[in-house]
Amino acid sequence: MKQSETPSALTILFGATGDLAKRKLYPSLYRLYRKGHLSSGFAVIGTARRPWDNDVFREHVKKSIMDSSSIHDKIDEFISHFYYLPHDVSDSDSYAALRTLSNELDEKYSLGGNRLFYLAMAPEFFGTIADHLKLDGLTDTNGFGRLVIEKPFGHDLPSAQELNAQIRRSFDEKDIYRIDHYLGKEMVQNIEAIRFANALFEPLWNNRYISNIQITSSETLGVEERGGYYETSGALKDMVQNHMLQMVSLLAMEPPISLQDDEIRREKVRAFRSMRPLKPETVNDYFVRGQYGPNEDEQLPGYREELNVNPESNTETYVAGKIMFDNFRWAGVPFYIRTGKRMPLKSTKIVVQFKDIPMNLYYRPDDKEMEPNLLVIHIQPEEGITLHLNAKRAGHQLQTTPVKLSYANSGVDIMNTPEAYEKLIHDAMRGDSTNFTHWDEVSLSWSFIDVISEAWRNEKAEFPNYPANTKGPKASDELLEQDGFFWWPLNMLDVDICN
Ligand SMILES: NC(=O)C1=CN([C@@H]2O[C@H](COP(=O)(O)OP(=O)(O)OC[C@H]3O[C@@H](n4cnc5c(N)ncnc54)[C@H](OP(=O)(O)O)[C@@H]3O)[C@@H](O)[C@H]2O)C=CC1
Ligand SMILES: O=C1O[C@H](COP(=O)(O)O)[C@@H](O)[C@H](O)[C@H]1O
Repeated sequence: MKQSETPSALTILFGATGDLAKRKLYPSLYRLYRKGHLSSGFAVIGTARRPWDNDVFREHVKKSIMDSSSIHDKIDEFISHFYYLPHDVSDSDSYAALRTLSNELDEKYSLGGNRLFYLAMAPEFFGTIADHLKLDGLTDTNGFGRLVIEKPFGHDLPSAQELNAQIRRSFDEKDIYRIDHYLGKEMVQNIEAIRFANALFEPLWNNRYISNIQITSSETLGVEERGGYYETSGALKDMVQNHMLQMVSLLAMEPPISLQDDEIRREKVRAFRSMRPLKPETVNDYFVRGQYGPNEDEQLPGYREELNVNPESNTETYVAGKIMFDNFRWAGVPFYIRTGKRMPLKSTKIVVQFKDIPMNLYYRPDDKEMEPNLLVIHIQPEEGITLHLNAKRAGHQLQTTPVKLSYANSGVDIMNTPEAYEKLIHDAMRGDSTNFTHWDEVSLSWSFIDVISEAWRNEKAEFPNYPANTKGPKASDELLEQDGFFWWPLNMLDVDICN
């Protein structure tokens, strides 16, 4: 199948009236349609409890697209493929109506029985829906039946195992597409290309040449109206268990023998397996946490004042950690991660810091030490790569000056860069599961995280410990200082955009 060719399919979207569908899924489907990446044989059934009809639903889809983009060509043609069925997922009777409508649309659009079941709903419904899809014959067609599920996949290892067992009653692992939207981001997908398509990097990608790797994902927003969910999650489960560990595994894995999904997955799983497990008594040596307090100057509330948050909440909104790999490639190289809400900057970056050269022949005019070489991967909002080098200072024989070699997606490229969800939906339709998380990765990442969350649950934190709109708790800096490193300031690392 060509890269952009997508088989005809029916998408059945559970949670069609929800926030994710409105903000991400409809605009992504529309972009795929406009780019010609959706087969003309496509139809979408949206379901939720609200008593909408096709017209109300189509207007809702249209509005979500109008709100997200200024380009609206063929929008009426696009929304004519959308159908709505009021449906309570816990009511067994309403699956029959869903099956009837699915079969009708299958015939009307010649969809060949291909079905994508997209669960954009709270995870407690996943098991029930998966059971019904099978028992009520919705998966019983001649085409493919794929289940796309949103995070969170459980809240610890036992709950993830239970959820997995539930959905595996109805779907094979190969038909389960667990979304981690960071894996749909252009520059996260670029990690493999940077490593495996450049003679320059792979020979240096080990503990002989790299001193440490830093991954930061900072957000300016607070918890917004998601306090209820966030109270049960915190930054550790919301960001570290999935997005941050996924980026770590892509950076740490061995080269796969091909870019086939199974081969990449095998190497990622091996990377997860070689992460040094923590013990309850060592957790605080490796991981630190924070919670934002109010910032009166900027009139920003503290986390404990947010909607649906316990005024004495012990939930962390910031995590920094050090991950060690006990394998030949990475022994001794810390992978530092940090993520937090209400930081001064919205930014996700990876900094690969190389070791110093063995002997210094040059000096800097200000007597500062020469800076180490850095490879910076800009994930968002800018997308690009910067290599920080030292070059001779013009006119000075022995002096160096830091220089940057930057590649940034230009304005046109950025406009054409597919949204993470757009790519992932397209992949799921084409049956490419490379950028989805396999069960083994999910279970290994929960095993790692559970020790930390258990230790933190048993120990009350001194919260709040950073004011909103500041760079996080002091303990985060100390985590690196004790190893002789520091967090590279994100604003110093900006990519130079060249058009
Ligand atoms: N929003 C986001 O940015 C992100 C969300 N996610 C995940 O996506 C999933 C959906 O999130 P989000 O869209 O924000 O959630 P919302 O609460 O906005 O939407 C939930 C949806 O489920 C429907 N629903 C609830 N109960 C039932 C029921 N018994 N039967 C049928 N439909 C029901 C609701 O519709 P109605 O009330 O009409 O029944 C609504 O359409 C969650 O797993 C979340 O963790 C993941 C990443 C980001
Ligand atoms: O999954 C999540 O991710 C977002 C951050 O995503 P980004 O693409 O904007 O970096 C985070 O805000 C949210 O809490 C979390 O659930």
